[in-house]
Amino acid sequence: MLDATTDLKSLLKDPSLLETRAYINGKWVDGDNGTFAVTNPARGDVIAEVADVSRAQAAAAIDAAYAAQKEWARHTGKERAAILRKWYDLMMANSEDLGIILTAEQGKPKAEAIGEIGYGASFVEFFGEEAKRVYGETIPGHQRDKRITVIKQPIGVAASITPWNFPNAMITRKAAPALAAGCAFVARPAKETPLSAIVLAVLAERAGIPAGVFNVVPSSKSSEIGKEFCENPKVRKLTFTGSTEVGRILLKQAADQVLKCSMELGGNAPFIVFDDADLDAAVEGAMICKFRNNGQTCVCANRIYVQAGVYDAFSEKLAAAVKKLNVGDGLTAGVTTGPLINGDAVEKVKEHLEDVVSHGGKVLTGGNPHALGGTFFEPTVVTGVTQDMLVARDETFGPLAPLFKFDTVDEVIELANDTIFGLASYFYAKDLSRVYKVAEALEYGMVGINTGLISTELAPFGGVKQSGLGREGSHHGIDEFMEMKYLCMSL
Ligand SMILES: NC(=O)C1=CN([C@@H]2O[C@H](COP(=O)(O)OP(=O)(O)OC[C@H]3O[C@@H](n4cnc5c(N)ncnc54)[C@H](OP(=O)(O)O)[C@@H]3O)[C@@H](O)[C@H]2O)C=CC1
Ligand SMILES: O=C(O)[C@H](O)CS(=O)(=O)O
Repeated sequence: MLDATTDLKSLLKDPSLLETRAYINGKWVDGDNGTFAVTNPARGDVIAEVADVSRAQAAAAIDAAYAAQKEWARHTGKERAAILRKWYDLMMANSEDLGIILTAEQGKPKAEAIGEIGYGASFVEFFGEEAKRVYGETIPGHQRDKRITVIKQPIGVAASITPWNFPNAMITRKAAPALAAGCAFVARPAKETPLSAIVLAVLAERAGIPAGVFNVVPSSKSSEIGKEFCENPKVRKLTFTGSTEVGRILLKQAADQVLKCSMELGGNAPFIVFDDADLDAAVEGAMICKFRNNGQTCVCANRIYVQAGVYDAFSEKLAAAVKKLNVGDGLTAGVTTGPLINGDAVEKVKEHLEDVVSHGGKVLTGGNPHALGGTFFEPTVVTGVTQDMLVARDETFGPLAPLFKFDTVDEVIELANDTIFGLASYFYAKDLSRVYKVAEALEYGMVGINTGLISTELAPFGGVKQSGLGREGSHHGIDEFMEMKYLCMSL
């Protein structure tokens, strides 16, 4: 248990992993703006004071990345692969300590945090291998004396801004393809969860990633660092994961330089249960899809649509499963559901819940701040939810499962697509023609069919509409950090 009297280092097998300084050009440095506090969301205690980097220091990190990138790109893909493999091996060998650090600053249960370390490491493993497979092409010439060749080259310096909900994996999902491609990288983590980013730099240094290739600039002033990333001409790629609102700000700032951007933004996932679904499987899928990370993921089920014929049966089964969740401190064994990240997150859950109830919805289970107090909230299921309610439009990002009733396939497709977002979607059905019709009609970048968990390094993760630009993961992911060059040779 972590409390005001227990030092986080005392929980680690290797206390040297808990670093609080910034990592710039292979050196550990203090912040020009002093430090900012990192708190444990389960208890509110300050667990670390972290270097608060200035905009000038972020610019220095970009300079270091710019200088180091040329030599890093001269490494062969095979040489980069070997170094990335060492980084992967170190992440896996220290996964329990990295999980404890992650739980301490983000709150998710330790088992889930260690799972995130494995998920984050899988991107390093995968793209390390992809470094050896960046292929070009030759194209038959358009004239007898012409020869056409296409080559791919690293884009240069990549800068990343990432959220607090997956403080390890959201960085490696960007840094791994960037480094594999031959880019250099400057990471600015969320102020709530900088420790997980910094420890990645500790392990990068141990893995032999050269100075300047991977930099971490923690800061309490996200907008200042973001402006440096968008305005500094040495940055050739901005990769962001977070809300659509902030994504819009960054895209506007990036426009002046026509800066290449990848955006993994907000979601509003529909989870649809048809009357021919395996209800027990659908409940299992809804539980992982809705309550993973306490509902704080961009691909969580935000709206659960259940066909009328199975609505009551599914509602009862889901409520029974939700009652079994064990809410508590993520460092306590057996806990399945931790705290929300902060008070604002609690207020958003309450706002959506009160809106449902005030418009006639009914609470099946939960519905209150948890007896543990602080940012703990009871996992909640509500019925009688309709499309005009807040929860149908906005992402709750918390443990609220709203059940909507529908009658026909065409009706639920229209309801599911009635949003500005288009990240993840899910449905449970058996009829093959229905599966094809619904999968093709859903306006989303990703569709889970008879599963509530779709995230893997092997697949292209990303959204359409206002859920983002580009894809992360899969062999497509490395292209986000490459430029294609066309060579036309005259014989
Ligand atoms: N599509 C995806 O893969 C994902 C999407 N999301 C979405 O993000 C939201 C939850 O995450 P949350 O962290 O609250 O999202 P935010 O968009 O508020 O923050 C994301 C990151 O952006 C930083 N930031 C905020 N404002 C600015 C700015 N003006 N300039 C530069 N950087 C800025 C934040 O820094 P700081 O916090 O330090 O202020 C944080 O590091 C949800 O909408 C969720 O759906 C989250 C994860 C994955
Ligand atoms: O930040 C998120 O919500 C992640 O992208 C979700 S996942 O990749 O872990 O599914």
